Amino acid sequence: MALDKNTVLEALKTVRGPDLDGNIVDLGMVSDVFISDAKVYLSINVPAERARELEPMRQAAERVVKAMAGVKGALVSLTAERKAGSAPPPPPQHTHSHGHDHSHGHSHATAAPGQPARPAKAGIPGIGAIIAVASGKGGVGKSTTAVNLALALQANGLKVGILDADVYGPSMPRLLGITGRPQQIDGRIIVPMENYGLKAMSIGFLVDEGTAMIWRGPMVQSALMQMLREVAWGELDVLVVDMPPGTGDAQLTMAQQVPLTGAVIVSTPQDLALIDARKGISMFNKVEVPVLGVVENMSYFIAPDTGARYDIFGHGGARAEAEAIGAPFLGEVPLTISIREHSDAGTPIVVAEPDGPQAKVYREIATRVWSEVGRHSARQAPTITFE
Ligand SMILES: Nc1ncnc2c1ncn2[C@@H]1O[C@H](COP(=O)(O)OP(=O)(O)OP(=O)(O)O)[C@@H](O)[C@H]1O
Repeated sequence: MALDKNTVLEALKTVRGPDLDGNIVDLGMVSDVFISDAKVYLSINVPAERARELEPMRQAAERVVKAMAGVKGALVSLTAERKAGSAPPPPPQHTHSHGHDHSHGHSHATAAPGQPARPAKAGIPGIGAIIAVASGKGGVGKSTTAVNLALALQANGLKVGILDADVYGPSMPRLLGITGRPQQIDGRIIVPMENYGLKAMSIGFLVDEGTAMIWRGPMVQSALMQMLREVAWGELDVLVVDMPPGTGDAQLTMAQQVPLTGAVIVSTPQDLALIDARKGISMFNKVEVPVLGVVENMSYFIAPDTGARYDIFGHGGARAEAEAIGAPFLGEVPLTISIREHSDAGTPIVVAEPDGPQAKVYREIATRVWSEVGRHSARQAPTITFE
């Protein structure tokens, strides 16, 4: 029998629902089935408060799918979808069955009145800090900033990885000039790809370009969690996460699920982009992720022939905006042909022209980002004060 959605659903009918009542397919709990490269991705919708208890059901479903002929791998996750009009649920639980004993469930810490609540999220073993690079809207140069920031952090002496969470439009394969598929250890843990000393993971390495576009929310979350937690990142000082553009529900969930140390917001100087940047900042505020600062991209134009500078977009808006909302201003990146050309060629400017002025700009931004990370980590760490 050919492997397709229907055969998978047929097989899943052998998995009993909660309380041994019916099967998970007929109970309408299986949200969608996505098959790529003989790997099956699906999620089971459960009430948020029962996610932990229903872990054996998730494992059973994964076992059943893995046992099917022609299946190379399966990823089943539990999601708790929000019902219209109800209060937002805790972030969906994603747990593994693979024998590690660390729990990946997330829970919210309840805070005493007047104290900020910090979500208690399980960090990733071996990774010091996780920084999101985000933008309120598309096309402002978020991915370009993310990759050059990652390489600049590395140039500053840190061990760095980059995770392309822009699952709908993955750009890291192109930006880093990486082709081919990553290897898997024991058919499970994925070895990250690498170029310029930077470890990189992107859905673009796993599925063909364009395929990811049709994914539904729960699939995207499963894929993201797999790229985060089932990748042999090794020891990293920092993992830079290139977030999908925008501030919709998908982005919010992602910001909530990934154990972020902080977020860098990329904006262009135009008014509209700044309005969007503000939305980006409030999204991270909502999920209590510190905003490490704002980068103004395409801030001014440097003529390639004369080197003269032109402030074509009324530059400086992001600095003013950052100051107005109390977020650090991290720096301004000029609009330069070379940044675009190097991006297109898969040789980001920080490695292509390490002694050039743009690389210097990115390294300075990286220095500021890192010092903000230090400030926030220090604040989060338990401290003993003597009065
Ligand atoms: N400072 C810059 N100077 C010149 N070109 C730039 C600069 N920053 C980004 N670009 C170019 O602008 C385009 C959009 O950049 P990029 O893909 O990084 O944006 P994005 O915000 O991640 O977009 P998307 O929302 O589509 O993911 C690319 O062609 C990129 O090379």
